[in-house]
Amino acid sequence: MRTAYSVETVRAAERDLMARLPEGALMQRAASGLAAACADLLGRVYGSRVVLLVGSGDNGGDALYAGARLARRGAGVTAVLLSPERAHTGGLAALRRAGGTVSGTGGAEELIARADLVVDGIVGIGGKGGLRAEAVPLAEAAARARAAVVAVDLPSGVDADSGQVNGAAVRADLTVTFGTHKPGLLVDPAREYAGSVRLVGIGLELAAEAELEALQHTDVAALLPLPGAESDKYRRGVVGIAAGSARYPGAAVLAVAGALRGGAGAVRYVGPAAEAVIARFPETLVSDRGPRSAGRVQAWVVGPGVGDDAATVAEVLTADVPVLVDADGLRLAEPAAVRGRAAPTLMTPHAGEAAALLGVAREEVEAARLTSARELAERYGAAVLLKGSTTLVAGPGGGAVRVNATGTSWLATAGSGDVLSGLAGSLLAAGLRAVDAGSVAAYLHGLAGRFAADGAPVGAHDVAEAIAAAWRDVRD
Ligand SMILES: NC(=O)C1=CN([C@@H]2O[C@H](COP(=O)(O)OP(=O)(O)OC[C@H]3O[C@@H](n4cnc5c(N)ncnc54)[C@H](O)[C@@H]3O)[C@@H](O)[C@H]2O)[C@@H](O)CC1
Ligand SMILES: [K+]
Repeated sequence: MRTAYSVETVRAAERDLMARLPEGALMQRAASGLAAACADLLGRVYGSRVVLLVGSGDNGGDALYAGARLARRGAGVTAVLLSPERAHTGGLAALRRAGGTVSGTGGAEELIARADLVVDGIVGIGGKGGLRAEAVPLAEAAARARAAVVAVDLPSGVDADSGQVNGAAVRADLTVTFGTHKPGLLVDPAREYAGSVRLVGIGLELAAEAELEALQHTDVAALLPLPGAESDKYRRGVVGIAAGSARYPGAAVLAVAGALRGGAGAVRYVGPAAEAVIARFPETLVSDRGPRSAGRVQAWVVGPGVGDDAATVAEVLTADVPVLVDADGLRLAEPAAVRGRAAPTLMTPHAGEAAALLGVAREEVEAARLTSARELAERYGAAVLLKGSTTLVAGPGGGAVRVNATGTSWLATAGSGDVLSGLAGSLLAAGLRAVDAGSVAAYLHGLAGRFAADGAPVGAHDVAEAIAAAWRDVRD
């Protein structure tokens, strides 16, 4: 599991550790890891041109010490000081001793244009707000230049805790982060600015709960429901799908397509699209008598393509088994009916649907995805899966939010959400907790999207078909 901790937790762990170590030891660990990453990226250090963008805090100190290490290996290193009188004294002295040079911001853009590597040490976890005005032209010059850009700890200008980006920020090819990932490195929009992320251990002991957790292959493999020798279809769980309408039969077919690949032993479909569902998936149990009379299920999925059928949504919400609410269901569900449920609820909005539920503009949700997911989970007393390039899953009782990074922009295709709902509902029926069902489904779905797309456009049914390959890949 990859985890990310808040700045407050990182600071506390750093204080504990610093009290036990000689002065400056931690910064040397950071600088050594940073210099190694820069050297890897450069390939040949000797003779390369390196520009350090140095702010007024310890983030700049890391850059200066790493620059000194590169200068000792024969790189031509120039430090551009944004606040010359406040630059890290020890770091500056080390750089000078190693033969590095120092420049003000005048002329920095030309230096950047000629550089092989730009190291962004403007600001790290001590940053407040977006980049200050004097740093903006440097960030822009770095973005234009052919140089590789390495961010120290975080791309300067992004918010470490929330992943929000206010105004301009540095766009890095690689971020070298210390001690632990920071939430902003895993959540969009900030994640996009970080490039690939390399974690350098500096010995921090993080006792507190993580802000974010990102499942990896082994975590997902451990959560997948596997049939045992005693399993029959009922023990493996039956998932009920209340989806589709005369107008949108396809949503029903796609939700069933996802559900069939999610580990439940059987899929029961309830609604007006039974003919279309059976034609495509003859193994589905179908009923047109409404959710309550359809027979026992261990979890429901309600909403995809139901149009204005509020009665079905209300009926499903009274069930005493886990319910996944998606798409039209999110609009039609009475908030009080969701909050009043005793069994778990999993809501799966995209940013637009989440915005409607929160009563804010879509852009607000996109800019503050982590806060939005948490807020919705709290308001509804439900697990909330907020879809997007970095899908988030927040639990109703707070705690670490799951973040999924397997997604691909090819998944932004009609019907892809219906497949995800069916898949997650199937995992709920197989007995996974709501947060696990949501995050495992997002993981498999993202991977399936990658496999299906392989660099070309895909339809949602292709994604459903690739879920089995994703499942096998995870178990390998
Ligand atoms: N504390 C530690 O033990 C360690 C810290 N390390 C580094 O130290 C960093 C934190 O250092 P600091 O606490 O000094 O904080 P930073 O260096 O992140 O930033 C604080 C400084 O930047 C200025 N600043 C704040 N917001 C700004 C903005 N938007 N634009 C421009 N300047 C801004 C502040 O006036 C302050 O001088 C970490 O991100 C990491 O890079 C590493 O050396 C590892 C060890
Ligand atoms: K930085």
